[in-house]
Amino acid sequence: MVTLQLGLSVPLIPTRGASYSPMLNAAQHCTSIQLKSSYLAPNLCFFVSNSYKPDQYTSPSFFPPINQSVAAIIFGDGTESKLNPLTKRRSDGAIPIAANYRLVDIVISNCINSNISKIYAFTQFNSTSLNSHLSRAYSALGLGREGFVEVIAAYQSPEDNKWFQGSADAVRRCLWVLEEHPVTEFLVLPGHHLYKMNYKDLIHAHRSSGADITIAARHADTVKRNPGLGYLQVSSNNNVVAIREKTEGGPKKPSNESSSTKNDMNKRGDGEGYWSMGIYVIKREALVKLLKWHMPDADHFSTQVLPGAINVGMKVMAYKFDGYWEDMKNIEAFYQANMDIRLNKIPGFNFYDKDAPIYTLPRCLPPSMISDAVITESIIGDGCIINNCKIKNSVIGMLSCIRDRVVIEGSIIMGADIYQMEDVQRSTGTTTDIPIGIGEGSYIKKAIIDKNARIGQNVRIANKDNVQEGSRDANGYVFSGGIVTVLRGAVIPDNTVI
Ligand SMILES: Nc1ncnc2c1ncn2[C@@H]1O[C@H](COP(=O)(O)OP(=O)(O)O[C@H]2O[C@H](CO)[C@@H](O)[C@H](O)[C@H]2O)[C@@H](O)[C@H]1O
Repeated sequence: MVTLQLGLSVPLIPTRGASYSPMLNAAQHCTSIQLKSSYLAPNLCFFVSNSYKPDQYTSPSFFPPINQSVAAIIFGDGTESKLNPLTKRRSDGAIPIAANYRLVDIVISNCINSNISKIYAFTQFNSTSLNSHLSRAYSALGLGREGFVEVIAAYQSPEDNKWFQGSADAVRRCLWVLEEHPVTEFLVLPGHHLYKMNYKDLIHAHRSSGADITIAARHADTVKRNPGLGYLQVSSNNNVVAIREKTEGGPKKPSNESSSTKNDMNKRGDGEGYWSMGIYVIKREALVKLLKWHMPDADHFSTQVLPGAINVGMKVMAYKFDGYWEDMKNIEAFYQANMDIRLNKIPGFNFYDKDAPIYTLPRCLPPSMISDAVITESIIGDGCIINNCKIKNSVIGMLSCIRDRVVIEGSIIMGADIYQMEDVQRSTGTTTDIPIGIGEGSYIKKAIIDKNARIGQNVRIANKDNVQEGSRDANGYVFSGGIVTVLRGAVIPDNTVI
């Protein structure tokens, strides 16, 4: 019996010219599906051209062409992660999202889709998983003759025997690497944001205005107030006249924050307020001058180098962006982004866009196998084994194993690194006998189950006491904003109630 009413869409991209090897790997998107003994076809591996479709950029500001003249600098992660406990063992960019991907795939795909194929990824904290994903997914051969994703892992040397002290320190100490290619601009990007942007528009605006630095920004009215964001004061001709960032060691808030900063500025006639997206393009000479001559001791771009550029008289402009953008400011934002992706209803952003596909590591997994399950409004990653169960409003990551009589609602199951095809013998009765996946008869609601977790039989995870914040690390889970996150590799014994 197969009853289908689903929006299952897989992007079809013709092969043209040079090809990228990273895999287009859209998860199966199910509006409603009931399957008995069926397979979902695995995501096919499509190869796409780097000769991006013809566009409007024929003006002089696009000579030399963007793929030769712009290199991206992606920041993998610094010390502070807002996504703990998902970042206990990995950096933000390596967090699984939308069943088949890692967060960093989004920004790298934006680069590839904008014809930017020289990509430097700076990594430092908890970087093992990110380094491994980047080097396996985006091999140099796949990005055309001159393209690459080069991982620049933090290092110590006889001259510099400290770790990178911040984003600016990292770039300064690696200028010798960045200067190997004679690009005219660097595009600086955080590696964990969820958005789709054609960076050509940003670069076009930057070149047209003759700016030294152009910062992508959102109007203050369009983003919920967030003290973690940098505040830009922007004049009517888009000049950034002041930047107020978090101060080192202090709170992450604009220095003159009041209940309505924007209104205060308007009263003073100083221009309008925008939030910085932490995404900016900077002229190569400006970057070198700022880091080597003007601020040789600055460690951070956000609090020191960008405000300092205005102080030394450089032209800093704002590029207004009003598309979907989520900077993953906390676990709730991450959870909500997954829920929105699941519905495939984010305006201007989805994983099924043939003109701007999302790439990831080609894993060659078998199709997901589903027996007698009822699945609604959910996405299912590759290689899952889903038995007689009910799944509603959820994201089920790669290689998930969901056993009989399980009910999952509004949850993110991140999946596993390995299959445990046969249930481990449970004769000894110790908790370590619990296999990876979700055990028979368990119920999971509004939770994030990190990779390789072992949920026993008849477990109930539904935040019964409505705890908002709290760490139960020793027991393998944490509450954040009322969402239960079960830690990577945690073992939750049979009959546990959370
Ligand atoms: N040595 C290192 N190696 C690798 N990565 C490193 C690193 N040091 C720092 N990073 C990473 O670089 C990125 C940028 O760091 P920033 O300190 O500028 O800040 P943040 O992301 O808080 O805010 C920024 O982004 C928000 C939007 O989210 C803006 O509003 C704000 O103005 C802007 O400063 C972060 O992802 C950080 O983890």
